[in-house]
Amino acid sequence: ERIGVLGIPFSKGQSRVGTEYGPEVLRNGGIVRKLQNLGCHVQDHGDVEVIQVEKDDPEENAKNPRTVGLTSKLIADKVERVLRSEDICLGLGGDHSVAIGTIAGNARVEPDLVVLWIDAHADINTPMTSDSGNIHGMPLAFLVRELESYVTKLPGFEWLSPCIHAKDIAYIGLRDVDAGERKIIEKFGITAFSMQEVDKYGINEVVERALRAVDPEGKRPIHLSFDVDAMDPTLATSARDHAVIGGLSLRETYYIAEEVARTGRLSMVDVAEVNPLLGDEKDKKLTVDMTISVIQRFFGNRRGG
Ligand SMILES: N[C@](CCCC[B-](O)(O)O)(CCN1CCC(O)CC1)C(=O)O
Ligand SMILES: [Mn+2]
Ligand SMILES: [Mn+2]
Ligand SMILES: [Mn+2]
Repeated sequence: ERIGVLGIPFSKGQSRVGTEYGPEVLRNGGIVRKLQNLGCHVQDHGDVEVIQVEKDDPEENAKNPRTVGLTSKLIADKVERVLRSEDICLGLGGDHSVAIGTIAGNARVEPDLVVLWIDAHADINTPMTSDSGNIHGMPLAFLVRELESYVTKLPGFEWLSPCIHAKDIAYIGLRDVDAGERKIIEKFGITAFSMQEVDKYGINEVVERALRAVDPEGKRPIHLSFDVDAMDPTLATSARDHAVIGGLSLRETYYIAEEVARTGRLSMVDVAEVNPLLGDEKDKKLTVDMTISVIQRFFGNRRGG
């Protein structure tokens, strides 16, 4: 497999600083070499250029809309270019608003893709339903065709057309879903496995049901968007910003990665919300090592060898 690594040093989808250092700490943690040691052909495509728009006032309660929207366009353009020359793109975030651009870019190359969203949160608030105005809690709302009439066209987002259907999404790991998001998930029948279902059915059954729900014939390309806060906070301490206890264990997260890798249909993996400024040095090292060990399993490192 040819892997294209893309750094997306972005933090304006939320109000804390730190996620802009995500790509740096993951690279310093040796991610490129570790994937090469798995026998992968890995090409580092550098970082997406981040745009900072001055006087970027909130619009419809969404914060930094122009900065997020214009950067998302650059992300989409870069992801599209990477996927024209590599088999898989590994996007290193950056807060989870980066998924607006990564999914839009991937969908240009793989229009039939499905999305697996591994996260404590549903990230599908519209600007109207969001209580924080942070766009990292809204990315899917900008991408889902059925939500187009509910989502105001924010300044900076003129370039973006929704490119996935609600039925093409499956969540795993939910445990902090807002009321407005719950309504959207129910109204549009989005496949969602919360931590309760993980406990009820076990991770193996959940992964199988999620894949079957979005792609019963097992032939569509997969965009996997991984928010490190899906993992239990004792593991991904640097995702403390929205740390929600009772998350996925390391083994459950490994299992998801191994099973998705086994499909052979992985098109892109986003790794979002690594914030090395939250927590101390030990927290940072733990989160980086943990996250890299999960990424390795998306690319062929299997516990059984
Ligand atoms: N749904 C939240 C969190 C989004 C997290 C984004 B991520 O990419 O990390 O998944 C939650 C908003 N709100 C925070 C305060 C609580 O009292 C109620 C929920 C929001 O801000 O929209
Ligand atoms: Mn989250
Ligand atoms: Mn998220
Ligand atoms: Mn977060």
